[in-house]
Amino acid sequence: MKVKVGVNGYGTIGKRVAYAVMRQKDMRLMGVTKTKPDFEAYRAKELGIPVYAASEEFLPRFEKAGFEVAGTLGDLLEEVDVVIDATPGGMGAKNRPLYEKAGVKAVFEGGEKASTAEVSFVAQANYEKALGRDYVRVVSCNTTGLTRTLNAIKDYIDYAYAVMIRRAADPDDSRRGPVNAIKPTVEVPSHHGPDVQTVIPVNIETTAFVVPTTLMHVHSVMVELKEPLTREDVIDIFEDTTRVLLFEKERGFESTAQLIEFARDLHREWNNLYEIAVWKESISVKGNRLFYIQAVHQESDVVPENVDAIRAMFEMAGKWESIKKTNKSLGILK
Ligand SMILES: NC(=O)C1=CN([C@@H]2O[C@H](COP(=O)(O)OP(=O)(O)OC[C@H]3O[C@@H](n4cnc5c(N)ncnc54)[C@H](O)[C@@H]3O)[C@@H](O)[C@H]2O)C=CC1
Ligand SMILES: O=C(OP(=O)(O)O)[C@H](O)COP(=O)(O)O
Repeated sequence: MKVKVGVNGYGTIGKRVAYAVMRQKDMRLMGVTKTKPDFEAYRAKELGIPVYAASEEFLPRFEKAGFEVAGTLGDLLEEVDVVIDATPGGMGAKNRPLYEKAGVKAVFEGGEKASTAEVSFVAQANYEKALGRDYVRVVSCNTTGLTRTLNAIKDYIDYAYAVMIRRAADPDDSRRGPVNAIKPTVEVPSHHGPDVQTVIPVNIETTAFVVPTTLMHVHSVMVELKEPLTREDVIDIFEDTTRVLLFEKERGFESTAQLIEFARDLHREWNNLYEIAVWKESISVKGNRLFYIQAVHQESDVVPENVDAIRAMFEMAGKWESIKKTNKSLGILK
């Protein structure tokens, strides 16, 4: 049986998840929604993806452009078992009643509040919690990145502190620029720490700053350890952790620029770097304090989580079976 999937909101995250769904043998992409007939709508059509208007109010835009849609969101919901809601943050909560009415399961994204879904999800941390659920939220890109590495060492954590250096906008986003400032999130903690706690029970505080870059986010993490760990232990643990890769400055990975170039060299679609990139040299232990620095490719790290969330919701595979399938299909290195 193939699970029938629709994507509502075909933007940065939606189009990458649609691509990932098309690569799964146990899933079928039934269509995506668009609000207007822009180049992304035409490209989707070229790829053979049925394009639906996000609601009836948008139909005149398509009619005016002579772009034939397959119907509206309501029609797409009749075709699918599950919808990926990758609409702008906050809209998913408003859409949930539509999905309930249609009897369709839904995966929400990190721009939604935890209360929008039954479970907040990072596959390697809490896959089992999503088994059989109807509404699951894949947490934000930063929260996913923090959760992946902290979950690997969670038994050793007394308290974690992380400073999030957030990219100002995605590369295709000209609405938020030009930017030339550092913008702190003055509410402390930033949403990331409490959000990590919706997935794993760790003590954590976070602060966050937006900086003028589009490539990636960077996190500086400090952990007070309750059990001793050496630097070598941490390296071994991260080397054994799926969707986390170690990169060395010594090999030329001096900044996020080279990490993105690495993804380009792999010929990854949209230079996606699904894995969290930890700088090996940054891992250090001083007494009971562990430090490390990692980078998060905001446009893609949550993509495999969406695929695994679907498998969990339909109980199609156990945790490691799903993670392995997803990793293989997307060329995730480990
Ligand atoms: N871009 C990022 O770095 C990440 C974003 N997220 C989350 O993913 C979600 C989507 O974010 P992005 O993909 O970045 O946004 P985006 O702005 O790139 O894409 C959203 C898409 O939804 C469409 N849309 C607008 N109104 C709509 C409506 N009424 N019905 C259907 N579609 C509509 C937009 O035209 C656009 O194509 C948000 O919850 C965000 O917080 C999560 C991880 C990373
Ligand atoms: O949604 C996201 O970015 P955006 O809301 O700045 O477009 C990314 O997931 C980063 O969000 P976060 O910094 O809230 O984890």
